[in-house]
Amino acid sequence: MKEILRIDKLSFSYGKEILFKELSLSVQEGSIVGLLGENGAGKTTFLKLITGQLFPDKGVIDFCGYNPEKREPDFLKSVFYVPEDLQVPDVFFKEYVDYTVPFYPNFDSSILDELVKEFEVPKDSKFSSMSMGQKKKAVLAFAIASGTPVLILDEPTNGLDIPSKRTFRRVVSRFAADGRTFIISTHQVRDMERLIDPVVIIHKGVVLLNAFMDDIVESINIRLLADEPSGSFIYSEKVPGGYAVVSEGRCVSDIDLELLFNAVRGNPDFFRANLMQGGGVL
Ligand SMILES: Nc1ncnc2c1ncn2[C@@H]1O[C@H](COP(=O)(O)OP(=O)(O)OP(=O)(O)O)[C@@H](O)[C@H]1O
Repeated sequence: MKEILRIDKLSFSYGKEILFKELSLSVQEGSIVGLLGENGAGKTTFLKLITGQLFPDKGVIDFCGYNPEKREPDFLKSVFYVPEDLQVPDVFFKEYVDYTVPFYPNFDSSILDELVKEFEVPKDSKFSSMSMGQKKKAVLAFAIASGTPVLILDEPTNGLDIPSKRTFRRVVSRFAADGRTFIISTHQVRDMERLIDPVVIIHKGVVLLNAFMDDIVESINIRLLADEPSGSFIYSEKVPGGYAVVSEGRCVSDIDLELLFNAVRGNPDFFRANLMQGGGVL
């Protein structure tokens, strides 16, 4: 697999607030990266840095072979960014498509028609008469139809109803299988289960985890115990009915992303020592 994004020792501050300290990360083409982190961990800032909307203080970002800071036209044609706080002009969806298409040489109108149907976008409406969820689905459909090799989605499932979340998962899996790369920042981990791979967790300015699901499944076991665990384990937390316990081993069930996140936060040393290499952290 080809590396599509390489970040080497990225540092960034907002004034005196240091957000990233020599953060390094590598992403392979065709991945659906799930970027997780607490409120204020810097996920949106990270997405703005890799799309060239903010500039690093130090370090190197190589994205699709470009330095995002330079905002070269060929780079801008390669990456579609859908921000959490969507700002769309008050025009009909069709007008938005007509204005925006010229920036994307690989735009495919048949994919847009298909996704507009799948997401049930009211395509003959003005954005101002769409709900937040409908606007989001309209822009997501356009983003995928744009044909950019990379899609950056900040909290894409916020505001989507339950059937649309399912459609979102199906659509993202399908286009990632065709080699598109998705970088998705989210708190909605339930929406992302069995979709994101690798899982990247940022915390206090560094990457705590960058690991593929296969490697996670091979490294940790998750059990529910009635009583508080004793002996050796990586992490445990009280849950209804007992304790969820993460220990070394092989997982036979699906990975609970919320529990994984808590376990990584609770015992970062284990994950750093055992799982970072699988995700290709530099
Ligand atoms: N333009 C800005 N100027 C100064 N500080 C900022 C600016 N934007 C964000 N910050 C600060 O940087 C930190 C990271 O913000 P960011 O929005 O990147 O985090 P996040 O992980 O996306 O958070 P959330 O999960 O709440 O959306 C926060 O402490 C925030 O207050």
